Amino acid sequence: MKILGITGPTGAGKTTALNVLTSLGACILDADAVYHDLLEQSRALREALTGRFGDICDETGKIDRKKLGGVVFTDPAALTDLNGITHRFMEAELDRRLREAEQEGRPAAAIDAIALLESGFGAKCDATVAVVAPAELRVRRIMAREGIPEDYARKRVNAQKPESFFRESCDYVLENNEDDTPETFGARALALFLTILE
Ligand SMILES: CC(C)(COP(=O)(O)OP(=O)(O)OC[C@H]1O[C@@H](n2cnc3c(N)ncnc32)[C@H](O)[C@@H]1O)[C@@H](O)C(=O)NCCC(=O)NCCS
Ligand SMILES: Nc1ncnc2c1ncn2[C@@H]1O[C@H](COP(=O)(O)OP(=O)(O)OP(=O)(O)O)[C@@H](O)[C@H]1O
Repeated sequence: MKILGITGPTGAGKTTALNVLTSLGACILDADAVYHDLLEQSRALREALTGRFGDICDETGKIDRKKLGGVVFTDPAALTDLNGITHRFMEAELDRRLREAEQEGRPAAAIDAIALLESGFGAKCDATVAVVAPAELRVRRIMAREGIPEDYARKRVNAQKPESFFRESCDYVLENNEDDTPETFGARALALFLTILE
């Protein structure tokens, strides 16, 4: 089973690119979704987060990610601590899901993760792809996707590594620009993935 790693900043189009792989029977591992599942399932993860960040829960007792984001997206040291806590939980879960995909006989798997390279997940991949798009366009796209305020969208965008980091660190680059539609971008992504997987 070939493993692709997709990374790039928030709103660039990683999920949109990977949607085209589902028709090929590939297993898509979206690190955000894996993390959201773990937040629900793992008491140890929740305790590690509240142990470091204090009152980050909502009125129902669940971790309030926007409250936590408000802290870590304006404090690089806090973001480093968050990554130190979450990545070890996520690595174990991603490994488990990759083994499952292999046992199911999937032809390929793709890991979609903002921290693919820094976390070491990239070392599990046969090829890495950076998805990039202009920052202003990404701000608009994530505001529309999640209904978040502009201020929060900008904090998230500004907390992340610059586009040059992703361009220079990956094997391939996919651009998703102003004049693209999800369809034109998806078609370009499919062509690249087929070349990599052949
Ligand atoms: C930072 C948090 C509080 C933000 O929550 P929020 O609801 O705003 O975002 P959500 O979880 O839906 O993720 C959306 C996007 O935020 C960005 N993001 C998430 N975590 C991080 C991070 N550690 N560093 C930089 N950007 C991040 C990514 O672009 C991601 O695609 C939350 O994502 C979190 O606790 N992340 C830690 C786990 C992690 O590192 N996830 C990324 C997978 S490698
Ligand atoms: N070419 C495009 N034209 C219009 N909308 C697009 C285009 N590409 C992506 N989008 C939309 O922009 C939003 C962000 O795209 P997507 O979710 O694929 O990004 P992402 O890189 O996975 O983001 P994140 O890392 O924040 O999860 C989505 O709502 C998606 O439908």
